[in-house]
Amino acid sequence: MNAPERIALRGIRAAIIDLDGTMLHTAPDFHVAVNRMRAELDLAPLAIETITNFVGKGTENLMRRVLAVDFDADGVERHFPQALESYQRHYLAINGDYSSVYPGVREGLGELQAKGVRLACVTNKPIAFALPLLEKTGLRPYFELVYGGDSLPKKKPDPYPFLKVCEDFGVQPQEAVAIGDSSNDAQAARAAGCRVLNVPYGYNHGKPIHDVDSDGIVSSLLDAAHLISA
Ligand SMILES: O=C(O)COP(=O)(O)O
Ligand SMILES: [Mg+2]
Repeated sequence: MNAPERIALRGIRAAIIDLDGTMLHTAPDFHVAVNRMRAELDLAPLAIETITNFVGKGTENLMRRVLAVDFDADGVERHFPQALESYQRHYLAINGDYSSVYPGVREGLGELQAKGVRLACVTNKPIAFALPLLEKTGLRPYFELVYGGDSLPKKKPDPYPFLKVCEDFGVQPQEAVAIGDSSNDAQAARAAGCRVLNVPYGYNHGKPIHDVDSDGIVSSLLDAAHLISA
């Protein structure tokens, strides 16, 4: 189903915002850390586009995808522990150094706050990567709650993290809107019964965002904030 271009969302009390590809252009960080890990394992560097298409389903999935370029399923599992350890070390060392905040993010978060909408960040990025990055970019103070991909028993596209935010905030799922760059965010939102808006500039697993079932595509978080009201 094609997503409609514009829709006003009323009766919204909470917004659940994705991190990678929605608030921050982190692909260059992934590119550097993955290729430093690959160099340690004597593997050739990968193009940023290849790595970007693997982002969004957490670190373990990313490691398996970048190892599967060179190895069969058994080889992937054999190299997985070393790759994960190396990648985590390199990612933490450069976390945020090559990233940038997308246009309209701070303004959009500010406007949502001013409208009385409560804010949570739900990312599949490990919490140990997500928190320092939110601090470094100055985005942490906007959020009452931050859940990483390893904070809860299940991660997106499972609806559990969004249902947990709704419970924490004491709001009904239909009073919450998720804003994200991928089908992961939209699927989790639909399954939770939340509303969902997609941004078109992030990382949707190499697929067109217009094919994702959502309540609309917004050009920025500021554009989303204009459409949302209590
Ligand atoms: O898989 C990741 O690390 C990125 O996930 P996010 O888009 O949910 O922030
Ligand atoms: Mg994302």
